[in-house]
Amino acid sequence: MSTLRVALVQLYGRPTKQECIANAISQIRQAKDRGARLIILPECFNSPYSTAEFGRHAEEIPRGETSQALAKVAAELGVYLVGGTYPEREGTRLYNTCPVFGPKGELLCKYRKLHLFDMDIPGRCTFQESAALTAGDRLATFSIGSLKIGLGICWDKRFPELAACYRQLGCDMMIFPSAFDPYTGPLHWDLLGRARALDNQMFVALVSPARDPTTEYVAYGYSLMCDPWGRVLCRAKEEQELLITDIDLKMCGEIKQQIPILRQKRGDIYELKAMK
Ligand SMILES: NC(=O)CC(=O)C(=O)O
Repeated sequence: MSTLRVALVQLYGRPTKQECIANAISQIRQAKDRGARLIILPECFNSPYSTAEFGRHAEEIPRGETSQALAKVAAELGVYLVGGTYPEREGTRLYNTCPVFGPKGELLCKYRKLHLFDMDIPGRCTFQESAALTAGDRLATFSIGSLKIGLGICWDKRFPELAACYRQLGCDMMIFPSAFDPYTGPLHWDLLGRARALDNQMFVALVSPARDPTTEYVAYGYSLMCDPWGRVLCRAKEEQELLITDIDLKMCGEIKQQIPILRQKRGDIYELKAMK
């Protein structure tokens, strides 16, 4: 496999969980019709992005209705499906979780947001995920052929150590279902995506909900894919949009030869290690 067709599915929220799932599935079908093998949904795609709402929408993963619907469509279409994120309940705890389903509908892995979105920019954006959610405690990867992919969620992309750990584990791509807000979005969104891609010589996909100014939390939009050179290969606008892009996997090996920074890390001077 030298190229992989990827779909970034930027979605509007809908009034109910069932309508959100139905909207996602209709876009997943269109992505498959356009040849996508890997399909990625945004952060919190089946519920409002609100600490007050997470509990009401939470479900067990993979037993809950959202996971069951995603597993079924992944198996029917034979695609790799990164299920964005949705609130997960385990016992009394809630997590912001990204499940990945394989072409047989099997749960390949699930990743729970490691760094919770606690931001306070008065008059612009205040959010405290840690008031409702528990942070995850491990990394998660899956593979499509020889391509190893690491997962992060939104705020996680602000932590360069996380992407560097995935690099160390051999990942040539990272996927971040995300939901930046319209204040940090224009300042940081592209920059963080491109920086993680360039530092780690990997593809980086950022997938956002569409922008809806009527919701309590307004997402930025502008889903994008960066290549290992830090270039933006494709970018959505603010509305619901299905972005399809072919990534050239040869680029990962070539750039490591041409700009050999990964081989030049000075393990005798500094160290970075994934613990879990
Ligand atoms: N939604 C997030 O987790 C993060 C975010 O909006 C930001 O980093 O800005």
